[in-house]
Amino acid sequence: MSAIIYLDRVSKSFSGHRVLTDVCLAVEGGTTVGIVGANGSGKSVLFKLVCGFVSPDGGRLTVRGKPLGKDRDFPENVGVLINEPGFIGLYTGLQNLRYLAGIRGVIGEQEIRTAMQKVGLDAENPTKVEHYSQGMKQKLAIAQAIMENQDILILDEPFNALDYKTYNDIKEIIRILQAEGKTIMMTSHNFEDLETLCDKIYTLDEGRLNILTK
Ligand SMILES: Nc1ncnc2c1ncn2[C@@H]1O[C@H](COP(=O)(O)OP(=O)(O)OP(=O)(O)O)[C@@H](O)[C@H]1O
Repeated sequence: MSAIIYLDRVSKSFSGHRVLTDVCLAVEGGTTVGIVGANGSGKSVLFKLVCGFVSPDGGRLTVRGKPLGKDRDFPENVGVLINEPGFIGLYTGLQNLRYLAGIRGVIGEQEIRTAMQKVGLDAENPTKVEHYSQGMKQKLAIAQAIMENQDILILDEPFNALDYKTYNDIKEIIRILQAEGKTIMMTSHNFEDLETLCDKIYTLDEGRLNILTK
């Protein structure tokens, strides 16, 4: 099995409401996989399963060959953008990333600054995050997701609510991450984004995942 992320008949329900049914997926290392689906179809739940934020009810889920489930909390080395991280408004971007980096303590100042540079944010900018634009916040969220140089990236709606310029900037950042060999799972409500960036696209419909193209 060469898949870096592997789901075999994974199911998930909340309070008896089935969200995912027998989901099978094999994501090869270094590829980008896109998921499309209506609002509430379970895209975020699927991503949270892969990140270990929620546990599957049934089936088998492995990341780099290691099973995730009740006994194992978080897979190692996975960068995550799911919803907007809870940044501290009164801190600058740099201060926020320092704070978040301190939680795991695996990177230092240089890696934080490199991540900010990659997304086009000035580490010396004294602006507090409460005064950041939506695009700056999204870039900071991506910097947070990539700063530990994780080789798997989970990007839930990375293009949400962006102006055209920032949208293109973030597209370019994703292309650079792809060129670096990252394995990426992403969603977007704009199918064109996925078409241009993804090696494979899947649809989530009534809890079932099906391959769409390529
Ligand atoms: N922790 C939870 N407890 C109960 N229900 C949940 C929980 N998380 C998700 N759900 C439900 O699971 C379903 C799928 O939600 P999810 O957030 O994965 O949808 P989505 O496809 O990401 O939607 P969107 O495109 O709107 O972001 C929804 O009905 C949601 O209410």
